[in-house]
Amino acid sequence: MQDTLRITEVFYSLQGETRTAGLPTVFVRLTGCPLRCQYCDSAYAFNGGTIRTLESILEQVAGFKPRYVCVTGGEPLAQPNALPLLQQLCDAGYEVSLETSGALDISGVDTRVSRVVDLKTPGSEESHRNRYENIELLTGNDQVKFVICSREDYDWAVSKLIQYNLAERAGEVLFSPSHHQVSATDLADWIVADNLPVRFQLQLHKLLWNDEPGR
Ligand SMILES: C[S@@+](CC[C@H](N)C(=O)[O-])C[C@H]1O[C@@H](n2cnc3c(N)ncnc32)[C@H](O)[C@@H]1O
Ligand SMILES: Nc1nc2[nH]cc(C(=O)O)c2c(=O)[nH]1
Ligand code: SF4
Ligand SMILES: [Mg+2]
Repeated sequence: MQDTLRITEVFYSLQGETRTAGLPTVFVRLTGCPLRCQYCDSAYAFNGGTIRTLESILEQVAGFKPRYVCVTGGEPLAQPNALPLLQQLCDAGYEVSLETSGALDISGVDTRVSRVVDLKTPGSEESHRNRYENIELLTGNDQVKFVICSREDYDWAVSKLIQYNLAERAGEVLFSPSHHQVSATDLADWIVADNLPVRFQLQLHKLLWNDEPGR
C-alpha cells in the first residue's frame, strides 16, 4: 500500500497571505477539517477530494517549477501523511509553508517548514480548539496569524500577543481582517494607534480574483 493523501486541489497562484505574500507559489490543498470556523472561505475542501499518492502530488508540484510551496486545506495536519509530504517537499528543495488551525500537534512537522499557526479568535467560534502547547514550539521560522472578526477579537488578539510574547517567539505575527466581517481600515488604524509589533495583511487573492477556488 503506497502512502496517500486526500487532496482537493493543486494550483499555481500568487501567495495571498503571510510573509511570502505576492510571490508565485504552488498550493496543495488537503481535504477535510475537524473545525468549522464561521468565516471559512475553504468549506469546499471539507468533503470530496481525490485520494492520491505522495509521488503523484510531488510530480505535479515539480511540473510548475516553483520556489515556494504552501500546504493548506482543510486542515492538513488531520491527515498523518501530511508529515511525509512536507518532508519530501523540503527534500526536493522548495521553500515550504504550512497553514494550520493550531488545533493539532505541530511538533512532527519538518523544521525546515514555516508553520503558519492560526490562533483561532472567539469570533471564529472555534477558539476552544486552540492547542496552546503549540505556541512553545514556535521558532523564528514560524508565523502566528489572528483572523479578526470584530473589535473584541482585536482586543483578545492583543492580549494573546502580550501573554505569550508572540512577537519575540515567532518570525511574524499577522493580523488579518476576516473577509467583510470587520473593516480592514479600522483594523489598520487600531494597529497603528497601539503601535503593535505585528504585520497587517489582506488576502491579496480576494482583491485580485474575488473568492474563486483555485486562485
Ligand atoms: C482555509 S484555512 C486552511 C488552513 C487551516 N485549516 C487554518 O485554518 O489555518 C487558511 C487560512 O485562511 C484563513 N481564512 C479562512 N477564511 C477566511 C476569511 N473569511 N477571511 C480571512 N481569512 C480567512 C484561515 O483563518 C486560515 O488562516
Ligand atoms: N492565492 C492564494 N493564497 C493563499 N494563501 C493561503 C491560502 C489558503 O487557502 O490557505 C490561499 C489561497 O487560497 N489562495
Ligand atoms: S480550521 Fe481552517 S479549513 Fe477548517 S474551518 Fe477553520 S478556516 Fe476553514
Ligand atoms: Mg484560501
